[in-house]
Formats: sequence, structure tokens, C-alpha cells
Amino acid sequence: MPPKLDPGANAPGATDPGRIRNFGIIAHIDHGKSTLADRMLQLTGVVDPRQMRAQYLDRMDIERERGITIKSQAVRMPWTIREGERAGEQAVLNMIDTPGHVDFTYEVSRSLAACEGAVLLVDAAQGIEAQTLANLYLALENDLRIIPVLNKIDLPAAQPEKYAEELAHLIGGDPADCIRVSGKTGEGVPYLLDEIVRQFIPPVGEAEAPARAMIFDSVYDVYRGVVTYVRVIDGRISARDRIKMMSTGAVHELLEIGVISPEMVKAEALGVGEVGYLITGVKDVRQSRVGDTVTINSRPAAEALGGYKDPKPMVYSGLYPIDGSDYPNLREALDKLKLNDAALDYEPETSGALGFGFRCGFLGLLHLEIIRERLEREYNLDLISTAPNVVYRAIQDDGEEIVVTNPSEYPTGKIAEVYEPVVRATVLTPNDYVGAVMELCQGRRGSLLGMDYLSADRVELRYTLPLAEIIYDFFDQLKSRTKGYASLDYEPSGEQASDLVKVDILLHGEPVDAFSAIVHKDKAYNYGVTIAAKLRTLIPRQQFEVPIQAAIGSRVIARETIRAIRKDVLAKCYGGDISRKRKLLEKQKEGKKRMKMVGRVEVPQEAFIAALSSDSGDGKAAGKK
Ligand SMILES: Nc1nc2c(ncn2[C@@H]2O[C@H](COP(=O)(O)OP(=O)(O)OP(=O)(O)O)[C@@H](O)[C@H]2O)c(=O)[nH]1
Repeated sequence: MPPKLDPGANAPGATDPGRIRNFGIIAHIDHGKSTLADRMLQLTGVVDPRQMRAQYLDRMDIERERGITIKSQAVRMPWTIREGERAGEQAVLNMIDTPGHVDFTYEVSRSLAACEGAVLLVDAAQGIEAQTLANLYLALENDLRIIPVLNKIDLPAAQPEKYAEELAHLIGGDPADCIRVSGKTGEGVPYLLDEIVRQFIPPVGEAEAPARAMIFDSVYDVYRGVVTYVRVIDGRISARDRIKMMSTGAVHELLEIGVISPEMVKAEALGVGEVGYLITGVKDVRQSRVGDTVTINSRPAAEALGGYKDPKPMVYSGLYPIDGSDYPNLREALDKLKLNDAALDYEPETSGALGFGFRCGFLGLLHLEIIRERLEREYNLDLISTAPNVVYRAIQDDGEEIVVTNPSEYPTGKIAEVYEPVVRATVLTPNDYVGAVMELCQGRRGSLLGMDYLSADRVELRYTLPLAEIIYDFFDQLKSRTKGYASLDYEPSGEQASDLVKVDILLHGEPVDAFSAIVHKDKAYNYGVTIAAKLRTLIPRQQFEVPIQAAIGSRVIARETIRAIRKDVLAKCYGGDISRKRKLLEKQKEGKKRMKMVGRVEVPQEAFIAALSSDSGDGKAAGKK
């Protein structure tokens, strides 16, 4: 038995780094990370059973509603080994829950940089999926130890034996070493916690060296200002220190320092290997950048830690307030969200159709939807977002290069070459659907890089695909063609020269910049016809006839017409109940607020996002299923 510790020994700042284990849980979406995290919170006693709720760590409303994790979370939990030779040994676990969606891979890599180990969680009824692989590779890149775990063993459809083989094949080792758990019932979770202490290595750092801590997340809190999450690598930061950001040299007073367990708990200090938060009272969101190194002003470190790769926006869209006077509020809201989200990029732009707004860069469509939803909910803004597009690079005949993040900026002069971003996509699918997946990828201008059998019935297909071809509804199509069995992951893989043209959409003879799109030449006609037809159904009839045209330059390639009519909301109201009539007219007026005048034509907000998705147009193309 190890010696009994005095009660203060587990306190932040006083914990022996040898007892700390920093780990992440990585998994494909829906394989049960958040549920497993819930069980760990309960078993380690940091959450009172009466206060337990599902997905405890998913704090944002959107996360709960959609059942997905967007932001990483870090929680400190005490654990005493229960079984085996080392029973009774006390440890402090810092668990970092990470998001699973492909848009948020950068959050995963940031969190993993703060860990020594990763629990690789796989659904025992599903097996390895595309993001299992992607996350595993990220963990290996960060030199993490891996504990393979099969989850959901309580499900009747679980096949732990089969998938333990698959997992062992993937990471090497014995299938018997895969730990089997149920996040739902808690079975196997205490053993997993024991193994985390036994298998993962404690953090190493120099306790006597000048302090260095890495910022792995930074959140703006309306009540507390900027809350910065750090992992201390060397030295010690105490509540009385003045801290210094190494990239800018800015010095700040520390108002508070502490750990998350699972609410904020103030502490005296944070020592080597510890994970916690700092509050400095800084209001400017750009002062506390993710990836920066924090040191102490009175005894600064000489060298910063290696930062993170800055996430690069992949998809651009214009965000415009419906009410033009909200423009300054939108700017402020974006400033605040940016702190939470290093990947969000924005700059002001004006649109002939939509007025003043921002061109915003996102990691993908889900990211876009979430930012828009947060702006609307948390900042009370009514917004229109334009059809998303990727970033193009056009080289003009005179050699000048133009980077196009907005199709309306596409140069009109002679263009020698246009480059578009491509991704390396990995699709995992059961054998039966290989044909369907190949057909889809080929239809999207993909070229096959390779194909491997992971097991007798599971195939990994690797493709190069233009990013533009997958951002709209590729995932939905993939799911529907494979009855939901295929999974997708992709990473940027440079660019390629392509034969692209700009298609303009004209409403009532006026080009609507927000609807312009850059598409492959072979698809331009199809695109024009589809969008024109779609807009005809999305734009309500007006009091005059509205032609919708699609054109390349001055050549019209498609045309539809919206016939004239005024919607008479009072048609069904006979008799003289004036209050009811007034109510209906009020309601009609309300509805119109979400319309935008484009020239003389009223365009509903949905048209802007729905026009380019080839599903029902409800903007869910990037959703999780
Ligand atoms: N039967 C059973 N269901 C589980 C288990 N663990 C999780 N689930 C269910 O699987 C679904 C996904 O679980 P989550 O914990 O939200 O998955 P996640 O991996 O955190 O998902 P993201 O945060 O979106 O990446 C939920 O409906 C859970 O109730 C388990 O051990 N057994």
C-alpha cells in the first residue's frame, strides 16, 4: 500500500506531477465520448449524483440540442486505483473532452497537445469509422499513448470480439487489451480509470524553471471577461503573479487562477503538468490567443513553446444583418466569438443586394451554421448568410494573382488559370456500397488514390476531391447511398488548376451578387437551371412578374419566371372581425422582416442558404447525420 497522503496533497499547485495524468477521449462522432465523460465525472465524485445531467460538459445550448460537442472541455478529477497491485494509489486526472465532427478537428489537435495519453473510443456495434482513424493519427502525431476502448457493450448489437480484432489490427497489440465499457451503465469504467493511471505517463516538466504554460482554449464570458485555459509545462504560476503573453509581450494582472472540477474552483497556484484557467480581466479578445505561451513577468521564460498550427478557414460566406443598423452589433459579436474560436475569420464587405456585412471564413458548413446560430441566439441578431464557397486563386493573363473569397470578386478580364482547393478524403464503407461510393466520388470530380480492406467487409477508399464538391451535400449523399453506413473524413491537400466559370443569377434583370457562384464548366448549365428553378419556388410571388436568369458573362443559360400576384392573407376572412384581420396583417408584416429587398424583389432569408443545397433546402446539409 502506498503511504497515505495528507489532504492538501491533491490541491492544485501542490500536486506532485508524478500523480497527474492528462488525457483526451477521442472517437468518431456519436461513439459516446460525452456519455463516457459523464460516467467518469460521476464515478470520481466531482459531480453530485443529484446534479448529474446528460452531457454534463456540453455547456452551450446548441451542443445540447444537437447532441454534439463543439468546444473542448477540461475537467480535473481525483481518482484512487481500486484494483490490482497498485490499489490505493491516488491520482489527479485531467480529462479533456473533444469534439468529433470533421469541422472541429483543429479543436481536437489543440486539446491533444495538452495531453500525454488518449482513450480511443470505438462503438462496439459500429466498429472503426473515418474519424476514429483521423483522430488516432492526430494522437499519434502528438506522440500520445493510446488505450483502445470498446464502448456500448450493453447494446444487443455489440460485437466486441470482432471489433477488438479490428482495433488491435489497426494500432498493433492484442485484442484482449481492448478495454470493454458501457458509458451508459458504467460497466468497465472504474477499470478504465485504473488503467488510465497505470498506462498513461505523468507529465514531465521542470518545476524550478521559469513558468511556461500553453493556452489551449480561450473563452469570452460576459460576466468574467476572458477566461484562458492553460496547461502548465514548466514552473509554477501563482495567484499573485503578473503574467506575460510571450507572443505580444503584453503583461496582465492575474485576477484569478484555478481548475475546472467541473465548475470553476479558485486555487493558489498551478504547477508542472496541471491544467486550469486564468482570468486577467482583459476585455480585448485578441490579447489571449490560443497557442500562445504564458509566462511570469518577474521571471520570464526565454523561449516560447511551439504553438499550434493556425486553423485555416476552408469555406467562406457573407453574413449580413437583416436590419442594417445592427451592423456594429454584428461586428462586436464576431469580435467576441473570435476569441472562442481561432478558426473564425472575418472582414467587412458590402453587397449590392444585402448592404453592409462581413465576409466570414469557416472550417466547414457545420461550423458556419453554428456560428450563425450563436450570433442569432446569443447576440440577438437577425442575419442572412449567403451561399458558401471555397477560396479560389485566379491568375490573370498579365500574371497578376487574385485570391477570390467571394464569387462576385471573380475577375472579369482574361484569366490564364484558376486554382481551387482540394482535399484528401477517406471514406470507410461496408463492402456492399463500394460501387455507390465510387459513383458519387467520380460524379464529384474525384480521383481515386487507393483502396484498402480493413477487415473482410470494411473498405477504406481514399480520394482526392475538390473541396467545393463536398461542402454542400456530399455527406448527405454519402449517407443516403450507403444507408448511413459510410463515414467520411477529409483534410486539405493543396490545390489544382480547374476549368471554372462564374455563373451570375439575375432577378428582374439585376445580378444578385449574393447568388453568384463559381462552378466547373461542365456543371455550369446544370447549376444555372437548378438554381433558377429552386429560386422560383423559394421566392414568393410579387406584385409584378419577376424573371430569374442564370448567365455566364452576358450569355443567359437558364430562365424561369415568377408570376405576379399579391398574397391575400385576408382571403379566408369573411365578415367584419377587424381585430383578426389586423392580427393577420401584423403577422404578414413580421414575416416580411426576414425578407430582403433585392432591387424591387423581396427575397426570403431561406433562399440564400437553401438555393445551393441540393437537399430539401433546410440548411442541414452539414448536420451530423
Ligand atoms: N446503449 C448505449 N448507448 C450509449 C452508450 N454511450 C453512449 N450512448 C449513446 O450514444 C449516443 C451518442 O453519445 P454521445 O456521448 O453524445 O456521443 P459523442 O461521441 O460524445 O458525440 P459528439 O459529442 O457529438 O462527438 C447517445 O444517444 C448516447 O445515449 C453506451 O454505452 N450504451
